[in-house]
Amino acid sequence: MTNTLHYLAGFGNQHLSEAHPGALPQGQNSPQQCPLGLYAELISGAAFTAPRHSNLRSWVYRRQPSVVVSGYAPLAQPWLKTGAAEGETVAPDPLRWAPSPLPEGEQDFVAGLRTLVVNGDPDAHVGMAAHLYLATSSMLRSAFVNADGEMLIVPQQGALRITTELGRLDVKPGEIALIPRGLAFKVEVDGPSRGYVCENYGAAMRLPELGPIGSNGLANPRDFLAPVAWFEAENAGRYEIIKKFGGSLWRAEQDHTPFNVVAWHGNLAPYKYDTAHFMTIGSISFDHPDPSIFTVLTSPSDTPGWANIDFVIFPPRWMVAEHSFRPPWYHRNVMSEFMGLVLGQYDAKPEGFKPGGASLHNAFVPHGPDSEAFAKASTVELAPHKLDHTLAFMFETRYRLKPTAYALQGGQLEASYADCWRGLADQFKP
Ligand SMILES: O=C(O)Cc1cc(O)ccc1O
Ligand SMILES: [Fe+2]
Repeated sequence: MTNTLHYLAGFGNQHLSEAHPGALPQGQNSPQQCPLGLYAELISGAAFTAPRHSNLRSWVYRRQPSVVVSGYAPLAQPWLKTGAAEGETVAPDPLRWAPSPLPEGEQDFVAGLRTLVVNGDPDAHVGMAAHLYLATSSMLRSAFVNADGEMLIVPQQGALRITTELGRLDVKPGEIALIPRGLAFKVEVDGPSRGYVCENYGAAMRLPELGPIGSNGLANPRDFLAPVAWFEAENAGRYEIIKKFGGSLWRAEQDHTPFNVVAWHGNLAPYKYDTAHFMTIGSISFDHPDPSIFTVLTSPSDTPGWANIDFVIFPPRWMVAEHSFRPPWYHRNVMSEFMGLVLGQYDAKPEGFKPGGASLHNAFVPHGPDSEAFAKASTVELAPHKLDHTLAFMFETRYRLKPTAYALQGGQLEASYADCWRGLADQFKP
């Protein structure tokens, strides 16, 4: 992973890129014969008739079309779960998981996926799953295609090189990657690597509306980077294609690389984004605003404002609110909240929530700062204060999240999480 990659800037742009000059047809998408003996293939991420603002498709020009592949056979991956049907029934208690240790032996990104929570149904294009990945080895001649959902990858430890059909992305902790549903990709690691994945069965992630914020701010489109076209030099030779399709994994072989796209154009593209570019907005007067001000990307549902998923970050920022309790308030919401921590401390749980850990506060499950955070924030002198060296995030969804059997029995569930609020004694002084 030594060579520096080049990118195309701009979320949702109509990009175009050639890895070999002249590979892109001019003036049309599907000429009788494509330049350089390439095959044209269309990959669509939205119905053909979806409104223009949400239509997604790219044309790829490749050495062989992706239809040249053997038949698929089932592949076991017992820790990868899909949709509400594969979740467990649990009491409405808050749940938290300690960081999962990385395995001693070799385990690649796909084998290392561990589903923690699920909702919805990919066949209905509704809902999501939150997975951890625990990877110690690279996918070499193996590619993954997820027909069930888009993959939002949030590295927590270790840099990843993600090779996709449209080119390569280098992604390190603090950055995120977004891989469109149905696009082949593989993940190479640089050492033991851990992180989170939001698998989105619903509408593709887009930038949130900005309303009164105006035309700039939060995640700016130019900071999303798509890859330039790239094809694998070692074309011939056995390649494994692993497809997630209808909640199961399937495996096929082909005698050439699927990373054989010499040129492409369109607006269906993978992206990387560095969260350091997020223009954070907060209170410069008093009170703690709703966390929706930290939305990076959103997958809308069919009801305006009720997201299938909001991807929200809690990045380094100044806290300046006067005469205010600055951490999150105590709350119970109709939306369900899965949280992770990439680095540092989260202000509502400075000690108990560890980088690589996770928490689930489901619909109407009360939560908020632990006793220690409450005591501190209620009495601290309110000078301007920089919350630094921190990055927490939330996958927030309108559909209740169900933990998997692995999440409940895999060993990282904290038995006494709710004790962190036990110290909130009655202080009523009439
Ligand atoms: O519960 C949490 O920690 C996430 C969160 C943060 C915040 O600032 C306001 C509401 C909220 O759910
Ligand atoms: Fe919350």
